[in-house]
Amino acid sequence: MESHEAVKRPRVLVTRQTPGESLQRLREVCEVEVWPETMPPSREELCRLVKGRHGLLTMLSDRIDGEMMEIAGDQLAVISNYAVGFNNIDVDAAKTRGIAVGNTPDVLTDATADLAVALLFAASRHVLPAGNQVREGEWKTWEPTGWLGVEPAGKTLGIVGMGRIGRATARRLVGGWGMNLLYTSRSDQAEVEKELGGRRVELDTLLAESDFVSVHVALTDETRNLIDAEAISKMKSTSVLVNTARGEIVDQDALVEALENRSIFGAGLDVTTPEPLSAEHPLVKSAHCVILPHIGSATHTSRNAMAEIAVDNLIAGLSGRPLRCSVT
Ligand SMILES: NC(=O)c1ccc[n+]([C@@H]2O[C@H](COP(=O)([O-])OP(=O)(O)OC[C@H]3O[C@@H](n4cnc5c(N)ncnc54)[C@H](O)[C@@H]3O)[C@@H](O)[C@H]2O)c1
Ligand SMILES: O=C(O)[C@H](O)CO
Repeated sequence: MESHEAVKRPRVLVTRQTPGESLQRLREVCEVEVWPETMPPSREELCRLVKGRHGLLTMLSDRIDGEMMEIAGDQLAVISNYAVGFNNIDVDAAKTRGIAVGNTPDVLTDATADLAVALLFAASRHVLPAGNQVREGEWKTWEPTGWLGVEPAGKTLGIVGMGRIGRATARRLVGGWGMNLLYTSRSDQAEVEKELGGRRVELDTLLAESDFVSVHVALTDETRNLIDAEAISKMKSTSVLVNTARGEIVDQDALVEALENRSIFGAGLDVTTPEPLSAEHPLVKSAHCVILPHIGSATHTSRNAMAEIAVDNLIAGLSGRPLRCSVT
């Protein structure tokens, strides 16, 4: 039986075309099949495609659970996710089978933090509905009471999950707009506090005291629905919620209700449940919510760099070496 030891021309599946030239490096050492469609393979198609592969280069939309690993076979040595988040992969199941799992941290931190800030401003200043008024020919006059928004300067920013992107977002808003910082974290972040000031607090305190709340925790069983109805009810009526992490962290029904009742001012989301969210969904229809199609890392620089790391991870895993960025 073929097992994890290095084979001459390993068989690799790449579940979507990635930008840049990095797949060329993979082709030099592997037999590579790239899923050619824009839409991801269905579960059924993926089950068929993974069979007999030594390595998988996967997207966040591919659910790679124990069953999928079983179907792939004992030779599967490495799963390289083209994302920093890896909630789509059952990491415990991979560990049990001795399969290495990699992700693409750091290189997308600035792009994603930039987008969190963009969403914060878009939701605070009605950027999309006001812009649509112009596009639709409905702009009648300058109005003293039209499109009134809220301002971040000197207000309190609450970062839920002070990891890489949380810190980069805080850096922009504390440094640029003089915001005061509160954050949640599983441990004190002395370095962050030295750089940016700020205070680690319980989530309830953060929600009650922040004017802008930006979510940056990884999606885990612990953080699923972290921002639920009770959490949202603690937020100020003038506050803005931003989520660039994962849709499942925020209870969307509760958010719809809060926006309809005007119990918070607005929301900016780069991630939803499901993705894509139907155009009929009340959050998409809400004038108080800005939704983007999960584009946090979508810059040439970030996506190219992610591809390089994903390929490095895959090649390392196939030859039994430690991954450049490992989550196992
Ligand atoms: N919108 C996008 O395109 C996009 C781009 C990149 C990352 N992301 C998402 O952002 C997430 C964060 O990325 P990162 O690079 O900052 O990761 P990271 O690991 O540096 O940060 C996550 C932080 O969350 C903290 N955390 C986890 N569980 C927690 C809990 N229960 N309470 C408080 N803190 C908790 C971790 O300790 C860590 O500090 C990713 O997991 C991914 O889901 C989205
Ligand atoms: O987790 C990630 O990396 C993002 O969601 C996509 O870049």
